[in-house]
Amino acid sequence: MPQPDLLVVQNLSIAFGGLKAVDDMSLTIRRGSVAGLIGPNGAGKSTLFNLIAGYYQPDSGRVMLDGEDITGQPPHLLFGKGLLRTFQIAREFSTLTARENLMMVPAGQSGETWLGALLRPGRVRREERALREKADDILDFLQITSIADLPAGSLSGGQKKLLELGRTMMADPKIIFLDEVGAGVNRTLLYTIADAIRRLNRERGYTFCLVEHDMQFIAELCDEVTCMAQGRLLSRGTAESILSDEAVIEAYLGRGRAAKGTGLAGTRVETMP
Ligand SMILES: Nc1ncnc2c1ncn2[C@@H]1O[C@H](COP(=O)(O)OP(=O)(O)OP(=O)(O)O)[C@@H](O)[C@H]1O
Repeated sequence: MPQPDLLVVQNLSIAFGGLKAVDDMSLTIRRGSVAGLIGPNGAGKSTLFNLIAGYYQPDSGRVMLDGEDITGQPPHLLFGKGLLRTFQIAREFSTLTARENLMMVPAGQSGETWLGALLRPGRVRREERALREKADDILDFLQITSIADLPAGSLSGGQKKLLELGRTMMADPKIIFLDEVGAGVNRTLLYTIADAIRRLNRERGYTFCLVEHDMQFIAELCDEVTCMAQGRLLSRGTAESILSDEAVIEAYLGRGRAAKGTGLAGTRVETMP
């Protein structure tokens, strides 16, 4: 059955000084899919994420979410519309427990902000029990119930990543952008994170867009992969086709490597800009 596009990016561009970090980039993400965004270091992936998620204003182009033009809308508005980008847990939250970190996330898609919640402590108290149940359900889903009462600052890198994913779940997202969730994480934890993403996608219908240098992670999870290079679209297709695409391999590894049969599948590739 055809799935309607959830996110449509049309001809997005931004320049920093003379550098076109994102240059006429278009992208579509189908509802219920796990999309991958790859490209060598400095290709413009994070900048594209920042443009989509409202952290940067584009010089030109537009972004549509569920048919609505959301171009340049600030992150808190997009958060309310279910478009989320994970970030590392802020230092000021590191003394709070994992459960409290989840409960601090403002309610999704209601327009409520964390500041509003802080200004209405009575309402927060009334909602606290429901929030706690939701947080516990998420800890259970991610199989990290054992860390519920530990301060976030004491968690391992991988546990923090799962908690970050949990924080996005608290907001009932439509689409989650994950920037290098696998960076600095060992293989075992990477599988746990991949499993959580797969189950969230299949069991709860979440749509994901992943920026990742770990090609095994990309190959295992992604329905469709887009490769950027020098701010532009280089290639798009299934993970299998993209990871063996000559132009993609050369963008990562340099000229001549594709001809020698060096594929990207199963590798972690990072290049210097
Ligand atoms: N705020 C900024 N000011 C100036 N230049 C920037 C800024 N953000 C990104 N750039 C430049 O834009 C280009 C694209 O950077 P970006 O971080 O988007 O690449 P990336 O594909 O995410 O790379 P990586 O895989 O290394 O994270 C780079 O040349 C970078 O130096």
